[in-house]
Amino acid sequence: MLEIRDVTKSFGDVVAVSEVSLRVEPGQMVGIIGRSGAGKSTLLRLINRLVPATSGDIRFEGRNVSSLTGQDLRAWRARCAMIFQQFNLVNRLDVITNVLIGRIGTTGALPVMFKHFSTHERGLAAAALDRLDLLPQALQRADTLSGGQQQRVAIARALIQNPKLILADEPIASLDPRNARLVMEALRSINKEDRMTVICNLHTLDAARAYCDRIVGMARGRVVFDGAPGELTGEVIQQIYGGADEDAVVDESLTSTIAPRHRVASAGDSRAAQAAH
Ligand SMILES: Nc1ncnc2c1ncn2[C@@H]1O[C@H](COP(=O)(O)OP(=O)(O)OP(=O)(O)O)[C@@H](O)[C@H]1O
Repeated sequence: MLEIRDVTKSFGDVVAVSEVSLRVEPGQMVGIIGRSGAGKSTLLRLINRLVPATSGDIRFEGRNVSSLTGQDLRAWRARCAMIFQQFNLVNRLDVITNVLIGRIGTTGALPVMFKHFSTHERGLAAAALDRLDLLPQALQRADTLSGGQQQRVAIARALIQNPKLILADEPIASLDPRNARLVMEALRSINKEDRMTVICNLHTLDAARAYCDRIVGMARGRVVFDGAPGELTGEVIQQIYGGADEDAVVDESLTSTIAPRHRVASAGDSRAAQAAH
């Protein structure tokens, strides 16, 4: 179990995350929603220790990860794999080498730099790609893939880290509806089949509702909602997205740019997102 206890993170005068406490049971799929600046990314970065907490602590399976250093910290980061909005692949490398980069936390940087991977590791990478329907693209350069395919490569890279949890920071924000659906379905099936804990920042209510068992709403660094998708009433949504601006009117259409299960998706790939990348 992941336990976040009274965690605060300040950047100078800005309190990005304020006294947040959450318990996440193994195998949950949690969607974190909130306005821009609500503290969602900072919360994920606190969990895998990309940033240190100002106060409070984070425990995983009873162990305080807030105080880890050196090899223990590197091992923890490998156990909680991050997926980012912009995929973070090495464009000039082929797809399978990008996936094998996920081994860096286990093998260290040298084998990765010199592409010295064992047959076993190549097998793991191929299996991860196959699972994400990307085996035929294994030898293509990463930058020849669509945005959605690149994000699935990033998920394959996360899988071969052998993680205990996956932290996904706006994984579908750059994708068109079809690719967004494929990426969320991939995360959901890993969550269900492997009982992998997935914590996912999402900018659309529909995606959070469609794919997550539990939704955490953040506003101004604090958790203002924590419950099942069905409990997200209009009032709660206003509380999450209304924010500091008293006049803010929450137009759900603005926060629901995809409707994964109900809308006929366009077939185009996310070239625009790739170009921006
Ligand atoms: N490294 C940093 N230095 C200074 N301030 C930061 C830093 N990281 C985040 N912040 C601030 O902390 C607050 C929360 O930011 P955060 O990125 O966590 O929000 P968010 O909910 O993920 O927003 P978005 O959806 O736009 O990514 C913001 O006010 C942001 O400007």
